[in-house]
Amino acid sequence: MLSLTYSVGSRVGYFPNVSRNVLKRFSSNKTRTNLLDLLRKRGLISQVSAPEEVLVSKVQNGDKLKMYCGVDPTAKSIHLGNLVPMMLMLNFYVRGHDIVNIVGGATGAVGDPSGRSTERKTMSIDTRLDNVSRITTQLSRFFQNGLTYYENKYKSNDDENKNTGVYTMTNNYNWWKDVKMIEFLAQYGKYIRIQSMLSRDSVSARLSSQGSLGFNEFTYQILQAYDFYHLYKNENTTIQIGGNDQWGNITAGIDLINRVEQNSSNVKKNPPFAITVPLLTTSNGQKFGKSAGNAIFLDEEINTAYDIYQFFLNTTDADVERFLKIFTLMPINKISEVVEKHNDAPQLHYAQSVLAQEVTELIHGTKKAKDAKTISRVLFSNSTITEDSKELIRIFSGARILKQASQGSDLTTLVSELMQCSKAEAKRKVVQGSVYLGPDRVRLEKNTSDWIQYLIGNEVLLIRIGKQKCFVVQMTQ
Ligand SMILES: Nc1ncnc2c1ncn2[C@@H]1O[C@H](COP(=O)(O)OP(=O)(O)OP(=O)(O)O)[C@@H](O)[C@H]1O
Ligand SMILES: N[C@@H](Cc1ccc(O)cc1)C(=O)O
Repeated sequence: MLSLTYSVGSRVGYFPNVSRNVLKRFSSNKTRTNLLDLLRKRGLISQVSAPEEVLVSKVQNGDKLKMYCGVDPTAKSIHLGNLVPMMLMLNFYVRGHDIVNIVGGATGAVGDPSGRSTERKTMSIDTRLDNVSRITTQLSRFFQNGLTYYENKYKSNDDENKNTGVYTMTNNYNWWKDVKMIEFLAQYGKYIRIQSMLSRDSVSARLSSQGSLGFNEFTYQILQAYDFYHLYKNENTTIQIGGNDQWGNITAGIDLINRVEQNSSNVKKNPPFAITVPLLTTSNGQKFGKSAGNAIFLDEEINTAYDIYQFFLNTTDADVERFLKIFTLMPINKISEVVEKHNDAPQLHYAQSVLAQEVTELIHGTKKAKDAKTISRVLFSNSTITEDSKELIRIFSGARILKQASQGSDLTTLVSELMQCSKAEAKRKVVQGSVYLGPDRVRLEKNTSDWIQYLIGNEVLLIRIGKQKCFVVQMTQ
């Protein structure tokens, strides 16, 4: 098994030998903002388990909290839906709280039935291990970039947040590999109640529908419950975060902790909590994610920084303010200013361009966000192109949208290749005057193979075809 303790930068570590149940306080006694209220206003909180007032008072007291969120290695990459709970964690992290990610090397082998009407297909061990390693890297990078984005853009405005949180990445296989079945059942079995297991939505929904449920998926909630218990007991992790579909699994953990620890004074002082985020859905109400097949992934081998930029640039006016609150760390008062400016001229999509820029920067860093903005300007605006050919080739090939053609071919052939249409159709487009060439967007009405006058740096051709399509083509000799 891979060693799955992943370290990036000074704030990311493996589980240190923390002294058990010592609550650290990182602020003076002054009254702090109720972070939970703020996060609710950002649309990042759906449910908080009782007693919420205890959690609120800890936050307002300035207690340092420690929370975790798990992801199963069911795909090569995490996606924008998974980022919703991670954004909740990032909001805590940048304010100095400690956060933990679990990649489910053990749970991923069993399969979570939550929110699914059918059984999961079995995955090969090699694929699962590869997914574990990729997701480990993606999550660690996300929190590292997220912290940099916050520190560069917003930290100085926020004088309550002077503290540093610790980020920990781990794999639940690390503890499950040593758990022995007989010992586990003897020690914990009596605390796990069958009635509660049967009543969880993930189980009852499957039992009352046609879809069958294997013993593996039925017992999944025990694994996640024990993870929470393990982190609570050994690492002082008192909060578990997840999407709303995880409520049953998370509260299974709270039940287990409360039963096993019923005689401990610590559980009264530091009770375990669940916080869930709303599930991000598409306009037709489907959960945004892998199963629905509409995911945008963080792995650049699947979706580039420019894909993410484009996705957010296409956000509807109805969603843009909500997404600014969920997917960025821009303060709410600044978001209101952006929305106000946007509403003066919605056709300019100002709020969408701010959103696209912010999220791309948060996920992929300043340079890639700047490149994505350049691509968008080159392709969709009529402003002068100041980049030289080398820069255009670098940026467009990085986004995997640089086209190649030979300077020996003619315009009709090029249009037919780019538009994947017949030569007759391409010819029609040319003679109708729907093709524009070069940085000055010169309109052509006849075929040509005389490219030189239109090329940037003798090698890059900008070609616009109709209103929607624009390409950057590297013209080889
Ligand atoms: N659309 C979404 N909105 C909010 N949270 C989400 C969304 N999709 C996934 N999550 C959350 O991300 C975390 C990890 O999810 P998980 O690994 O199960 O991915 P998934 O896309 O839900 O997978 P699958 O589609 O295979 O069920 C969970 O807490 C889950 O609730
Ligand atoms: N069950 C979670 C992943 C997870 C795995 C282990 C945990 O301890 C917590 C969460 C999901 O499928 O999204």
